[in-house]
Amino acid sequence: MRVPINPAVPVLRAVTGPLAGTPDLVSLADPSEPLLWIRGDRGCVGIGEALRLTFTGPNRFAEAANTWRAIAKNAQIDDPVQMPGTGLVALGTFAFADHSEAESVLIVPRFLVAQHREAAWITEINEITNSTQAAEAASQEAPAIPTPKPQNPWHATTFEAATDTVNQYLEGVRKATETIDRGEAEKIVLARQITGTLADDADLRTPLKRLADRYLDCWTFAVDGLIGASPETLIRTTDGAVSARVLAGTRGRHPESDKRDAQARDELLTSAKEQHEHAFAVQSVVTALSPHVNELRTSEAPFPLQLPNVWHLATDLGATLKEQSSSLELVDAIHPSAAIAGTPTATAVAAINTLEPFDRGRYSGAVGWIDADGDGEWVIALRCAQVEKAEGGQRRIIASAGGGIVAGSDPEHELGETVSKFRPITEAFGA
Ligand SMILES: C=C(O[C@H]1C=CC=C(C(=O)O)[C@@H]1O)C(=O)O
Repeated sequence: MRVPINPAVPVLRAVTGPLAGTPDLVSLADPSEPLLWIRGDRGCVGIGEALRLTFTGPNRFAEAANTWRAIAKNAQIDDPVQMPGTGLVALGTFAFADHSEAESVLIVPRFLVAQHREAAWITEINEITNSTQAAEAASQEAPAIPTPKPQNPWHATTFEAATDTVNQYLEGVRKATETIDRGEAEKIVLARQITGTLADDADLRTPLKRLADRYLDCWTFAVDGLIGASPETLIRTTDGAVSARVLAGTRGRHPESDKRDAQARDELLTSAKEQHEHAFAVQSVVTALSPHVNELRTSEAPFPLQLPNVWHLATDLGATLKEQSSSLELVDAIHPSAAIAGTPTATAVAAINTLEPFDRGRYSGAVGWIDADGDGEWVIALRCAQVEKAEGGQRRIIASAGGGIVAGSDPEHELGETVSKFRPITEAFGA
């Protein structure tokens, strides 16, 4: 048996083995507390919890990165597969704001079922508390796949936005454009919230399945009640390779007419205002990432990313890691990017604090996973909702969506854009 390197740090033992066939990951998730990360035929589902770490405040990313590094160093990992989602993995969600009331968490599941195309694996993770357990854990066979719980019937949720919150948002956009016109900022991203209620026994695998089936170019996630499907990759690191997808600039889709839809895409591609808004977002990621990487390259010009609800201007970034930074350390360097805060960052964050009458919680923070080598995938928590316990056997759902305000932004147009951005959530939780 190996002696723990640092007795103050929990010792986790992770054992990975192959699975026959490819399981339906969503169906394996816990119906009321799902832990899921999925895109097409890749992803993982966590079942149960081996360890939960919580963080708050301005140093939440750095503390999480350091704690995770220590846990990974102390861990006993038996992973012959070494694929994304095997071995020791934590899924996490981090608050947007430094002084948010929302907790940021890293959750290590008891079981992690991972799929990569046609192959699947299961990892069992135990916390080892004394030498006897270590010996027992070491002798365990590869775990069997847990049985999915039966599906509960789904009761549709309708979301509401109180009139005063819509008016506050419109007023916020006006004030943000005034700030920009005075030359104090170039871009400010403002958001608004809508809320709904859900029965306590609602099976959250229903909205997750809808998101995963519909938003194939997005990462569908569920971590600690934060559920959504985000198209924006904040950072992905694999064996020294780094990639990101920056989005900013949006038009609603027009499924009723191909011609109108193509027009919306072309307007987006040729609009100086949207290109300007997009450039700020790319620049913020390039600037933040540059000290940590070599050979940083971007797609030549922004391309149109087609999602079922919107068109986005998108830029893909690639690079190689310069030093041993973990994916969470890179998240710390990039967050908050101009895609969800603005330019310059400090002025935009101050404007968000003043103009948004709510705590964003985890919306527009980071959500993703990290493995024992520090590799992982983190997206910006967009197109999402936080599900939380409420009075009277119900749960409350708070969905958030926003957009970048630049010189010339029109409040009504921005409001319409948030309606399009809410669609993944309103449709997934709807009838
Ligand atoms: C802030 C959001 O989207 C960001 C990401 C893509 C496009 C955006 C835009 O066009 O404004 C936003 O920057 C959101 O979905 O709530």
